[in-house]
Amino acid sequence: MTRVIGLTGGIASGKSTVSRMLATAGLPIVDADQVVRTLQQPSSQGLQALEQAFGRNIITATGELDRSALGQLVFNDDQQRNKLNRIMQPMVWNEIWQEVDQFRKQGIPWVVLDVPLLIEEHYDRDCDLVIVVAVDRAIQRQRLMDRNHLTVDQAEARIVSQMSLEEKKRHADIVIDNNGNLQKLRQQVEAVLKRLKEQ
Ligand SMILES: CC(C)(COP(=O)(O)OP(=O)(O)OC[C@H]1O[C@@H](n2cnc3c(N)ncnc32)[C@H](O)[C@@H]1O)[C@@H](O)C(=O)NCCC(=O)NCCS
Ligand SMILES: Nc1ncnc2c1ncn2[C@@H]1O[C@H](COP(=O)(O)OP(=O)(O)OP(=O)(O)O)[C@@H](O)[C@H]1O
Repeated sequence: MTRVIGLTGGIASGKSTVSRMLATAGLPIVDADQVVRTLQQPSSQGLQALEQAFGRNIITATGELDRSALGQLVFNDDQQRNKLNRIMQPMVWNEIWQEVDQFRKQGIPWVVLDVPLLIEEHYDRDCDLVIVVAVDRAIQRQRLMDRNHLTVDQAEARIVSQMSLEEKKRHADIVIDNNGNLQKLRQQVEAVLKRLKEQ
């Protein structure tokens, strides 16, 4: 039987870093941000739907999605973000569960879903274990500014556009605290892996 681990957190809380550690330990990962990028490739149905909803301004001269332009629109406006979610989420949902089915057919024991909107879009209801990677707001803001070269205001807009980490933690079976350094993070991931082996 395949069991599904839902891995989530806030923007720049360290989800992908944890997911890479789990992948190194041999666990297969279904990465929602990757799935989204595939669904938004040039000429895809997804990108066409986005162009229809948001206009030519979100498409680059070479026919790709202008991620920065769409980001500006949706991270500053709840209505626009909801519109984006209603277009993308049904496709993302189908693709993610199809990938999980492939792993089920292969009899893989554990599969990790790395999904930013795991709780908001209710993927957690079909997970056997939910892990939330949490970080204090000031550290989250700083890491986001550093990684994406954003101003304080831009970083804050992205953070407040998401469900708060406090709320996400309430849905977690395991909370990983990523306020420390990478070594501290790795130790917690090791403890999770040990727990999985015991189950
Ligand atoms: C808005 C877009 C173009 C911004 O692209 P960009 O390259 O700047 O960011 P990237 O895709 O790497 O996402 C970075 C992070 O932003 C946050 N984020 C992305 N989409 C959303 C959203 N709809 N709501 C809240 N947070 C989001 C997540 O924490 C994600 O990990 C892009 O994120 C997108 O198309 N998002 C919609 C698809 C979606 O629902 N993604 C979440 C998958 S569950
Ligand atoms: N413990 C840590 N110490 C220092 N830097 C860290 C630590 N954990 C993560 N980072 C850095 O913080 C940034 C955010 O981490 P990561 O990309 O893993 O977050 P994420 O939750 O996947 O973000 P997103 O939701 O935006 O995809 C990255 O630049 C990463 O290298």
